[in-house]
Amino acid sequence: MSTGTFQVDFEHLIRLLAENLYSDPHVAIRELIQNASDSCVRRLAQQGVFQPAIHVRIDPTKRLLVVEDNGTGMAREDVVRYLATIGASQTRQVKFSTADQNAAQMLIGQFGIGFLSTFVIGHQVIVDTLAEGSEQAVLWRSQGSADYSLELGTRQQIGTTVTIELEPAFYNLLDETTLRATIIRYADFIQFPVYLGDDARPINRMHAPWHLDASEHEYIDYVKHRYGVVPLAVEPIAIKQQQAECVGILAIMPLQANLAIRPRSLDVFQRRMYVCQDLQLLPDWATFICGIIDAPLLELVASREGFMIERPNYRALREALVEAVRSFLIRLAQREPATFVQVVKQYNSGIKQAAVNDSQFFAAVADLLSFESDIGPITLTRYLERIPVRGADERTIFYVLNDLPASAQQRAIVGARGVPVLHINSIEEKFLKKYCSLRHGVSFQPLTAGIAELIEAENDQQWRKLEQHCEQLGMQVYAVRFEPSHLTALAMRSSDYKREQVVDSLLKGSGSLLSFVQSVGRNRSDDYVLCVNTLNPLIQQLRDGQPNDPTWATVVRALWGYALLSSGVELTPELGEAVQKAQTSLLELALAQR
Ligand SMILES: Nc1ncnc2c1ncn2[C@@H]1O[C@H](COP(=O)(O)OP(=O)(O)OP(=O)(O)O)[C@@H](O)[C@H]1O
Repeated sequence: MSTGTFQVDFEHLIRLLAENLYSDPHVAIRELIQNASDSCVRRLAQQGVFQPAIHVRIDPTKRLLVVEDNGTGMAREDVVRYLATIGASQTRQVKFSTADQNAAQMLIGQFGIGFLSTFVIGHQVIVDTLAEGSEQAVLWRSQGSADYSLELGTRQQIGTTVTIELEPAFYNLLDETTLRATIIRYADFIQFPVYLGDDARPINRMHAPWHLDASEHEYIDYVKHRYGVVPLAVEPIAIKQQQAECVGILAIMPLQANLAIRPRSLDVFQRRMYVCQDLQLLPDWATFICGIIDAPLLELVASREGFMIERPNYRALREALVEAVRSFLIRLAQREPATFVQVVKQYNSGIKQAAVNDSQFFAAVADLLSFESDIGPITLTRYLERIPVRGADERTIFYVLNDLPASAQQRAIVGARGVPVLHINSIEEKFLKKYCSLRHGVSFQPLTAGIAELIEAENDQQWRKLEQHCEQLGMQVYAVRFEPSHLTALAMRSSDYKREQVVDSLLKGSGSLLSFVQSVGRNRSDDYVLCVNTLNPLIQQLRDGQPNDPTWATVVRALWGYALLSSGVELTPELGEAVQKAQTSLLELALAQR
């Protein structure tokens, strides 16, 4: 037997790690500021009071990027043991061994690999560092190969200076605007001042609004500062449960801004350092909400560009956020109804979808949301107050879906009863379904089907004769009664029309039946029946007329054609021809009588 040792192509491995671990090369800036911040936290913990500061400088002529801190610095053995050992992290050690809970919570580093990212952007990295108690600074130099050099450093003050000789591909970091934006993106909330170049003022805010116990107004200001748009509403959140913890802010942005800010996006920080934009923590239905949070318990992937989403902490936070979003919306609806109405105006479907998905939210807002209708926007409560109650305390909400054409006659019939028709989309139809399932005696019907509830079968026997005469002409005609009386007739698909059912439904006052006119206006069919309105004087004349008179047959046929056309039925060629014949005969008749 023989044993062996892995051989490592170190340089290749480093490049591989550096280039494949990080999707965004700019994270090197984040890692350097994070290391600087961690070393300041450690120094604060060790030494108590001092003025931590982080400086970022560029030297465009020499193509250098420099990050400097006045934290702990590193002694020679620290450089070897931690900086130059991939996977070793003094920060991690301190985090888990210190009695200073404050410091432990502020330390960010843990994996011991972040420094590798400097080799994504630079071909040579130089670290000049002086530790407390060391007499001489140490200078470490590496080109990302297996070898590095150590020599005497030049630093006089405690702390560390990291200098990166940039690769040409990253010369854009020498542009101050890009660099500034990158630093602010990641390190805006880092609690120590970060200075760019010779600026006297730090470029980071150092604190998020939630660190400052900010007022609602200040939260709004912050969101405006971050996204450049004033939010419609904001809600500070603070979740502290066993597995789920976060502080931050939820916001509803105006619709036009929501196009730029991705729906359901959460900018997630951890220990004040920006990690990523998460699109899964907020509930699926909260498409009109975004937010910014700091979530200390989420487990990071090694590149720090995202979280382990299968871990219990992630799931727990997601659940806690459902509750937070729900409370936000309920509070908004209750305390700021005017703002809520604004939000609903802009995110009508989103809010209704949210209500369909979340029963508690639904219960809180169901009576506040309005729907488009013939008479303008109306809430369901107002709608129900307006419409007639049928037997057994039952009421029906009529609607047309996606403005599918309901016939003029159908609209006139509901209009005559003073029943408005809602114009809804498919999400609103689901909302209505939920609404009706929770309210006793309330049902909903598409107008085409529900119209049957407003038609009464005519039981007077004298009308049966008219029906029989029409049958002899090859037409199925039923005598029914409906308002408005000026409407002469209504076409219905014969397979849908069942006299017993009409009668039945009227007797019981039930809304259960009757999909019978459902397809009028949508389907092709040459098999329609004519429902003539017995309240109409012309129809009454017809009843009393002479069926053997050719004029009588012509008028009935024309009536039938008129009813079909105004029902919106798509005519088959045969039907079209028949309708045209009927109209022509009527015209001939009219002209002949002049
Ligand atoms: N500016 C600095 N001042 C003092 N020590 C530093 C500095 N930069 C790096 N170090 C030391 O080098 C170690 C390794 O740094 P590196 O950035 O690779 O990992 P980390 O910050 O510990 O963890 P992570 O990979 O999670 O960022 C640190 O733990 C720290 O001990």
